[in-house]
Amino acid sequence: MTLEIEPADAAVVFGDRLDAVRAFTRNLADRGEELGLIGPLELPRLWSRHIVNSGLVAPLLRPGRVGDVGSGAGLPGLVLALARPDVDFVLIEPMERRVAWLRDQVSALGLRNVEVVRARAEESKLEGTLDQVTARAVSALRTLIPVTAPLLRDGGELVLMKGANAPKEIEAAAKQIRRFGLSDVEVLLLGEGVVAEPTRVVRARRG
Ligand SMILES: C[S@@+](CC[C@H](N)C(=O)[O-])C[C@H]1O[C@@H](n2cnc3c(N)ncnc32)[C@H](O)[C@@H]1O
Repeated sequence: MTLEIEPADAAVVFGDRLDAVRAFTRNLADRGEELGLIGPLELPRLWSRHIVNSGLVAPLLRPGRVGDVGSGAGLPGLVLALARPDVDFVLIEPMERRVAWLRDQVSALGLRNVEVVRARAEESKLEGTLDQVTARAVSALRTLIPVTAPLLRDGGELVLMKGANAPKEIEAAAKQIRRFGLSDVEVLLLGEGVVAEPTRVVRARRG
């Protein structure tokens, strides 16, 4: 399998950060499969499905401290940290092998705005400290909210990447939305008409 040719929309999404994102994409393409970070079928769609798709969230972030829960190979956390050097990121990931990869990339890419915390979010001691929390492909909203919302300071925001099922997930999570005091819950479609794989995010405010 060969790496997908970089799509033209990558330049639209990443602007002057594209070179840095290219370096990470190349590293992930070179070592991701051997390290068990990406499956064998992902290389031909690495840019569209994973890298550009993750980058679509960048404009929603504000300067402050953003946590990415379950970063895995660095999606979306490392991509966003490359795209937004003005934002501080905490990547929260429990798996040793993935944490080693994330730390290695932070060092290899010279990222100064990223801390990697090896923990499950619930045990990360970050409760009430973060301005925004992202997550992608971690779990359904009704189980993701109890894991992510407690990390937010009052007034902080969840920005959770989801598929077409997002409205149904919100319905199924009504109890958790109330219990964790979330308001202004909305689904945003990002990148439609601009990129090959747009993404939906569920955005909600704590308090
Ligand atoms: C399917 S992977 C997705 C990784 C990446 N976000 C992506 O989009 O490719 C889910 C990741 O979430 C992590 N994870 C699962 N439960 C977690 C929790 N409670 N706190 C932090 N990370 C968690 C797993 O270790 C795994 O790396």
